[in-house]
Amino acid sequence: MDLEQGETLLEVDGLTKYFQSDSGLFASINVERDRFPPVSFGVDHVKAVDDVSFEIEMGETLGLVGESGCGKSTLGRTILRLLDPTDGTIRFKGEDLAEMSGEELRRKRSEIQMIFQDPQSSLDPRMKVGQIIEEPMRAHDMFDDEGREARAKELLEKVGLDPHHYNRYPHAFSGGQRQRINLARALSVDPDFVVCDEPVSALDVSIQAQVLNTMEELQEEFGLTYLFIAHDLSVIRHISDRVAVMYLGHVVEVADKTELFENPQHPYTKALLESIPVPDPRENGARGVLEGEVPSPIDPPSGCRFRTRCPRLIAPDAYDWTDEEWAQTRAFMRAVKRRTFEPMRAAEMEAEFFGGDLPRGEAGNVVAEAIDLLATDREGTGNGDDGVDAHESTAWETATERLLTAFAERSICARERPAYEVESAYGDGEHFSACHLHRDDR
Ligand SMILES: Nc1ncnc2c1ncn2[C@@H]1O[C@H](COP(=O)(O)OP(=O)(O)OP(=O)(O)O)[C@@H](O)[C@H]1O
Repeated sequence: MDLEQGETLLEVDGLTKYFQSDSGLFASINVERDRFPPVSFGVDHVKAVDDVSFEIEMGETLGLVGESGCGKSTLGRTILRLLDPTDGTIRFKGEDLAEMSGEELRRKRSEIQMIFQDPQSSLDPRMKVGQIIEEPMRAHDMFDDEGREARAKELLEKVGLDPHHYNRYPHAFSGGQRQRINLARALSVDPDFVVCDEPVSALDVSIQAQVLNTMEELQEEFGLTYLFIAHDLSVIRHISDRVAVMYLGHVVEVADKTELFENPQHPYTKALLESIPVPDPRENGARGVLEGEVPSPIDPPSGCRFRTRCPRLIAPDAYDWTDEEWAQTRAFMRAVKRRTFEPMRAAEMEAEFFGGDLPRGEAGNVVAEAIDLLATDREGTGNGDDGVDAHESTAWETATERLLTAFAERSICARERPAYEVESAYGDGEHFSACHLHRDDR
């Protein structure tokens, strides 16, 4: 099936990939007396990609960005069916790759290729460059020996290498040149779609732009469509037409490149953009906007997965808040959770976090309980007591638990998974943002 530029080439819907966790077997042993056998072993799952949906148009480059471990590679590999999906569909030119197997899938693989980060290890050092490029053509029975050699040499030239190097071994080439060999190899079977997994991140910055430019030229010449995975926003900005941002197995924002960089809507995207190192030496410390650790993908947060690190967590409507009361409570909750302050007296805590006035009503009672647990002047916490550390540690945990259950867990961010279409400020492309801050814009 031949598609025109701009038609949907790939449509991923509800794509999910769970891995069995190594520790899972022993992590959850369930005992249920009224069942036989009464002991069952629950297996934990790493929810690497969880219910992801997006489309890629013929001829475009969709950049896929996110911190390490958020599931980008797993998503790329699952689309290529190098991994079996746990759930969801992968419609490529209208056919569902998720349903395919055996010979049918093998034949499809000539239309979809992948290039990886490390050109060093993906090229067999014992094979000459010509053989390397010809290998996929041989696997798909394309051309005869002469035809394959001619195509390999032509491709060497197209990717910016000397066709006379056909008989050389990979070690004779630099990192950038090796990635070009990889490109020639991927293109040898005339694919429509190439998944590029961090293809330039192992290269010197000066070489990166040259390889990216070649990839753009090849895209134009061969009508290629790219899914381009990278953690580096400047690379994503260079190559993408549209960008999808991933966090902990979910896609949290998708928009045209300019729209995403100039008008980011998701707090995670904003934090990522703000953490780009600033070249101005006076502007140090721009990093570190993303506080806290990425939670485990085995037991990710409910609702919005970013909520546990989100500076914009929405006030739970179970309480009657003013904006200021919620902002103060949220800041206090984060500080307690991260233990970012030294223990102090109750009145000092009230002054420092709440300007002396606790929130009104039930919310204020919860805050007062937490303050009471942590205050140095509460009953039973005498300075210098033996075991004070252990006691304090329990107090921090109890206070954190109390605040999180009363506030964070009752926020809409914890209760519902967000998905909103928002209006673009740049161009008329679609803009998806998985953040409940848009709930009133609808
Ligand atoms: N084969 C596997 N078995 C178990 N867990 C896995 C497996 N492969 C990946 N994971 C886990 O799935 C999650 C997503 O990993 P993935 O490699 O897709 O992320 P990524 O965004 O590509 O990160 P990076 O840029 O570091 O490669 C991680 O928590 C990872 O540890």
